[in-house]
Amino acid sequence: MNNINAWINGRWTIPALSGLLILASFTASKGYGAATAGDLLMVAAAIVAGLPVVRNAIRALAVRHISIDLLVSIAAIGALIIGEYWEAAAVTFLFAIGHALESATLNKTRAALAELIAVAPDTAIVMRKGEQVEIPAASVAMGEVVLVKNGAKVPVDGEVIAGTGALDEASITGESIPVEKSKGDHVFAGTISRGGFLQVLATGIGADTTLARIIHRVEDAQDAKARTQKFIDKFSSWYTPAIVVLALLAGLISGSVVLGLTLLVVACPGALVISIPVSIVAGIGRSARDGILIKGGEFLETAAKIDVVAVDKTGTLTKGRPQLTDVVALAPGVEKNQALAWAARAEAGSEHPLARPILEAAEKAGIPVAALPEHIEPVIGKGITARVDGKRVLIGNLGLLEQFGVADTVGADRVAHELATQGRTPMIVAVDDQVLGVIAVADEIRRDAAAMVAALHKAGVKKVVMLTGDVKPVADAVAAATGIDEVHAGLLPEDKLDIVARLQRAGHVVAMVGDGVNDAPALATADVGVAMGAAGSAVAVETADIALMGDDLLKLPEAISLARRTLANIRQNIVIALVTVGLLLAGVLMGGVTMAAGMLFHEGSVLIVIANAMRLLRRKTPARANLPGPLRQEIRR
Ligand SMILES: Nc1ncnc2c1ncn2[C@@H]1O[C@H](COP(=O)(O)OP(=O)(O)OP(=O)(O)O)[C@@H](O)[C@H]1O
Ligand SMILES: [Zn+2]
Repeated sequence: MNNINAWINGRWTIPALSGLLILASFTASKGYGAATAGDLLMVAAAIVAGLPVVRNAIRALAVRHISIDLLVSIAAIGALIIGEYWEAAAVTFLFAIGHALESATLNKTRAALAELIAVAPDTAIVMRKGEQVEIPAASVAMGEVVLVKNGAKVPVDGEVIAGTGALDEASITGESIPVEKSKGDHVFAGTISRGGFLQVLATGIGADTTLARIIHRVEDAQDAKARTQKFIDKFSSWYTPAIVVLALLAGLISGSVVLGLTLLVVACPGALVISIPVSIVAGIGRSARDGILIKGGEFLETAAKIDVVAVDKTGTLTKGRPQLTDVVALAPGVEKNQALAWAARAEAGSEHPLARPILEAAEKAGIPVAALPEHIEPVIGKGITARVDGKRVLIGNLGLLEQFGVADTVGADRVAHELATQGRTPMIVAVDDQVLGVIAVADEIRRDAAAMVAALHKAGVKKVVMLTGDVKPVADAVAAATGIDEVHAGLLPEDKLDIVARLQRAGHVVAMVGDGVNDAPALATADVGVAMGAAGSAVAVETADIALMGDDLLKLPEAISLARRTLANIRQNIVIALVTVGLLLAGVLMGGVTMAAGMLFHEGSVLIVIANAMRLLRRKTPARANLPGPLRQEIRR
């Protein structure tokens, strides 16, 4: 019974019913003197298939929108009035079939979304009163402990509190090589255990998981109308009336109503109207499956035009885990460990990535850094100032010393410069008005950084620019190792913004890749703001124009290539649509194309456009496949 109901409401009901009536009409006409019965059946076929079209046309008119359905309605009703029953039935029948096929194939371009929803977990095993209970994934509470066994899906976002295991995170990052997880690591709902056993503390449930946010974004993208889409809307608002006038004129001049009605049918811009949305939906769906989240059609189009990519250094080109390399004591009578101790006690209150290696080194040297400084203040882009044991401690670059009027009497500037030319980031330590020494750290360059720059160039990006707050020699060393085209060093956050704005004024479409608060203004100014390793950050997923879920730098060139292919796909679709309409119009005016044939070709062009867009869904070999084997392994880790 349910099946019958589904069929009655299904997309194939109307075409099937109308088709049967047409067949019956043909059989009836063969009988003697049954011509009227045949005609009646044909009219019935036209009405069955035509009523929904007329209803849609009227609905659209009510909101002052002239739709394709209106053209088809006028043509079919006109054909009925002049007694061309077969033409009326054929046009509406073919239109109905076309629509059924359209919605069936369109559903395929939405398959990416369906696939994402399919990875959503159904059940969870939680510990309740010391016992394992299986419950629906949706009823896990925040703070509950979930067990993830081999082969099971992780039901929530959370933190591993015990056990070890490997998770396939492909549904989030697009990378299917399992990632090892142990105590303290974050895990995501929708990822799959490939071994081991994990106890996970639920920190994100239901709609508050990374997977839910990805699904939400892709859904939004499907509704969003891109700029070119608005152009099409504007286009049809004058195109449709123009066609009605043309058909009227042609009918009046030739004296043939059929000719006028046929013109209406073949001029339907059906393929044109869907040419943009299908490609965008396919492109965004494809990229979501690869762990690339694009905010909407508009950003897909902008991404296709990117010709300058600006990147931040720490954490993007480098691993973002600097290690201490040098401690140079400069003031007379000061030991290395004393300089390190003052620095560590000041940095104990800092969140900056440069603070961690100093604290770790102090701990290793047996320097106690238990207490927080009495007071600490970051000086953005320069360093920090802190109060320790009643003394003012400065740690940072030369600009910091200048700002606080501390004279460099011990040659710290020269030492800092020397360290910097070796690719190490120097930080000068001063207590009260005395410079004690210089501490340096070095960060390892990511193995895939050079490959990313090369792949960006290959994807058509003219210039890759580094924007960093670090000193010039360090920046130059990283640039030389990665093939960066242009270096801007020693920047404050507002300088980063200025450079992005300057590049835009010079006519470039700029993408900015960054992390951290420092980069936020530049990210917002850039045409496309890109967040890396966004899976763990709800804010990044919500705010970035392009969020790369994993930590794979090569996803950026991949995203740009995909955007370019999508834009090319849209252009092909528009050409297919316009050429079909042009040829059919010529065919009708020169004679030979009937109303039914016109509709057949019209629907054919719609299906070709959809099929073309679906090519985007096919998986392209990722840029990574071109790398030598060992490097490929390295990146996957
Ligand atoms: N907590 C700190 N301790 C010591 N020095 C610091 C600290 N914070 C900033 N500095 C100094 O200020 C400079 C710029 O720091 P900033 O955080 O602005 O870098 P950034 O712009 O994020 O650089 P990158 O592009 O490498 O990420 C650093 O290179 C360092 O010399
Ligand atoms: Zn930074």
